[in-house]
Amino acid sequence: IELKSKIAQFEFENPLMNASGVWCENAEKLDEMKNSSSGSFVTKSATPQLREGNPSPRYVEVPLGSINSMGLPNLGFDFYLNYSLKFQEENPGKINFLSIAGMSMEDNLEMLHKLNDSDFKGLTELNLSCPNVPGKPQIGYDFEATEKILEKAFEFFKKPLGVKLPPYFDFAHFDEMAEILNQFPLAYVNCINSVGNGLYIDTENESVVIKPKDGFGGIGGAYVKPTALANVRAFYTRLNKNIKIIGCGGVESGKDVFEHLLCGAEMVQIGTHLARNGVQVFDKILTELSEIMNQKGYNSIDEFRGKLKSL
Ligand SMILES: O=C(O)c1[nH]c(=O)[nH]c(=O)c1Cl
Repeated sequence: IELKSKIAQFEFENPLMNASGVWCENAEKLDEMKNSSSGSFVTKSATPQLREGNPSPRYVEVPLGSINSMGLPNLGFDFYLNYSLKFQEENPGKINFLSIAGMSMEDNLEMLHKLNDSDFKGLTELNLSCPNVPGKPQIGYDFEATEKILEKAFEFFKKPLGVKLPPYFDFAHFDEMAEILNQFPLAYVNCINSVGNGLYIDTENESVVIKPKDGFGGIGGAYVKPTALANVRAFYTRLNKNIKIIGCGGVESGKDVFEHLLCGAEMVQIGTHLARNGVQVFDKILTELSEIMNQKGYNSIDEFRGKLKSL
């Protein structure tokens, strides 16, 4: 059966990839991702310079998912650009996604200029939704700031660009965000980033479980699947069709992937479940997805993508 997905001029042999931030911070992890059976991979959101990030513990697995306040630890933009250039050189015709999360408009524009002027052939993901840098509100929750950075970016950036969005919870916000995004020739929109500033409590110790921000952190995993599916569906039904949707949130099985695809996702990312179990999750989930498609008599994803029925 056919598991192909397409974004911009690229075709991927299957819709699965990692979520930025998971299994992609350094060369060792990125090598495991590129050698896995995922359809593609994305690098950890980069800042212009290397960042240590927040004090540990800053990522904790909890029964129904994860909580994190990493604080954008990364090896710096040049590392991820060089890794990507080497990857495309060693794997002709293959490309990866490169994520950036500047701490300011200037940082983001600087990194976009470098990418534009480089030989990078892949897709760039502008992360508008990091919830864990103290004092930095998420751009994705500031509609004016979102419009401004996209206006500035598209004045010069000529390569495929996507945005990583936080979850929204109100139809007025879906409508307002979609109206902004539809103004720009985006390759894709990635929904969702972690559900920001949740709190997980260890009742034995009567304490929080992560050190930064008095224990407040982004929530991922099974907890967030209904919100992730809703955001994928909301933007799939509102954005013009050449802006694809990447679905991210709560994926642990082929069934979860099937749900994201029904909502309209073109690619589906795995974060918490990958962090917990490693890159063999891609083999497992591809097998499960294939079984579901066989049982339902689907030969390709296009036969059901986006076809979620209302009652
Ligand atoms: O704390 C982080 O590094 C982080 N953590 C997240 O859950 N989402 C993000 O986009 C980022 Cl940048």
